[in-house]
Amino acid sequence: MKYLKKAARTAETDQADVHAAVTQMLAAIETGGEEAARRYARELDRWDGDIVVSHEARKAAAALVPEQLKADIRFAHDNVRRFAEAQRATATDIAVEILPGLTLGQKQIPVSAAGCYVPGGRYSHVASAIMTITTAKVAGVSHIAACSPPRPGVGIPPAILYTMDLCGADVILNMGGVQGVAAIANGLFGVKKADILVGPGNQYVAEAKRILFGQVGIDMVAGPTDSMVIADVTADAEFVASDLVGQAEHGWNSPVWLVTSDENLAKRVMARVPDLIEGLPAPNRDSARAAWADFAEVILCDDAEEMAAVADDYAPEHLHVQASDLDWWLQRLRAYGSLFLGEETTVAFGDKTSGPNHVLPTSRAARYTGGLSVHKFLKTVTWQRATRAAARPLAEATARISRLEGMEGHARTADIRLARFFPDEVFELKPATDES
Ligand SMILES: NC(=O)c1ccc[n+]([C@@H]2O[C@H](COP(=O)([O-])OP(=O)(O)OC[C@H]3O[C@@H](n4cnc5c(N)ncnc54)[C@H](O)[C@@H]3O)[C@@H](O)[C@H]2O)c1
Ligand SMILES: [Zn+2]
Repeated sequence: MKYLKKAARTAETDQADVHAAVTQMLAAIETGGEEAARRYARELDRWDGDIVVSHEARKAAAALVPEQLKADIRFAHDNVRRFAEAQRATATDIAVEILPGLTLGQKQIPVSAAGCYVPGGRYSHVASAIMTITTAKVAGVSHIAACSPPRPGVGIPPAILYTMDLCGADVILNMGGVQGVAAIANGLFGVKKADILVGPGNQYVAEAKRILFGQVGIDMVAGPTDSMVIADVTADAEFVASDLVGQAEHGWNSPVWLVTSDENLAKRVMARVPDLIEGLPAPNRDSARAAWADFAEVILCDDAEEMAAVADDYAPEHLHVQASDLDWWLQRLRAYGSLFLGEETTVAFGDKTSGPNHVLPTSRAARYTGGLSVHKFLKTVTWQRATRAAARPLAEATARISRLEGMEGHARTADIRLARFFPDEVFELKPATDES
């Protein structure tokens, strides 16, 4: 393997500054409540209007969204909902009799209250509203709060508001950033205190979620979005170049990587990318230009197996294979947030409309987790019950193990059951001395 282009930098941020600022804001909102949250909305987003979006405002927003766009949003919502429903069906309750009379079970219980952050600073993330709220709804969450940064004088843009309402948000807050997240975590403005906070956001939002984790659940700690294309000799250079540029527009520090076994293709793509970037409107062009200059990589490999190994090591958030034998890739690849097979689909389809979630692990987190799904809103809990006959061997072993551990109180909860259930019998309930 050989780098035809190597990243000049790795994703770094002014993490210490962000941590200090967010810690201070969270503390101020915890003590100052709604007033403190409103103050940040004024200072950071120049918003002094209603925080809770009224029923009338929801209806008024819907009237402002063009019919074709509404149809497109409903199409995306249907795909995301139906995929989430299919996933929900795989999370099942079980009950198994693993010994005669000993029944063990698992249940899937949705969290009661979820908060969905919909980013809105730079782009209008309609799709993020679909991905988070719909998934919580399908999981069976009974109270869903959503928040997004208000535009000065407007509030949450109509298309995002329409989408939040369509997907089933119970409460919507005109509030973004740390103050939005904190309002939902602390149960301000009539929101039911969240059990889990989900959704992408900028570094302030991500840091707020990271700090609040423990007090509430979170979906994942998210960094800048990243994407990899794997391309062999069968790939179309124009598709590949356009896919790399498309994902580089996310931000100045969003890495895109091309892994290929065809040097000729690599050269054509590298020659084409700068033109495509220059053709984008500003400021998207500036983001893509910076991301390509500093973070992008082009890696030349000998064969498919070596390309797969590079992908497993990078564990990209989005992984797009434009190569022959797609079934081989599907079974071989081990680390990605979401996989795109073939040139007929593309990462933007997954970002916006096709159905699998776009809230995904970044910065190599795909080594240990997948993205947002109904499973993140479900608690897999367990239960057990036993007959008296089944309790007998459990109590005997429990008593002896507890005593070995020095936990006499535990042992006696077993002793008392043996004494009651089997009064005529004598049990040896001390561990043999040579074991202790
Ligand atoms: N991985 C994914 O699935 C995915 C999907 C969509 C978006 N995203 C990410 O979401 C992010 C969106 O970022 P954004 O900034 O456009 O919108 P955002 O909604 O995340 O952030 C805007 C908020 O940031 C706060 N803020 C701005 N400057 C601040 C400061 N100096 N101190 C404290 N708070 C401040 C403001 O209150 C504002 O409401 C991007 O990083 C994008 O990559 C990720
Ligand atoms: Zn994208």
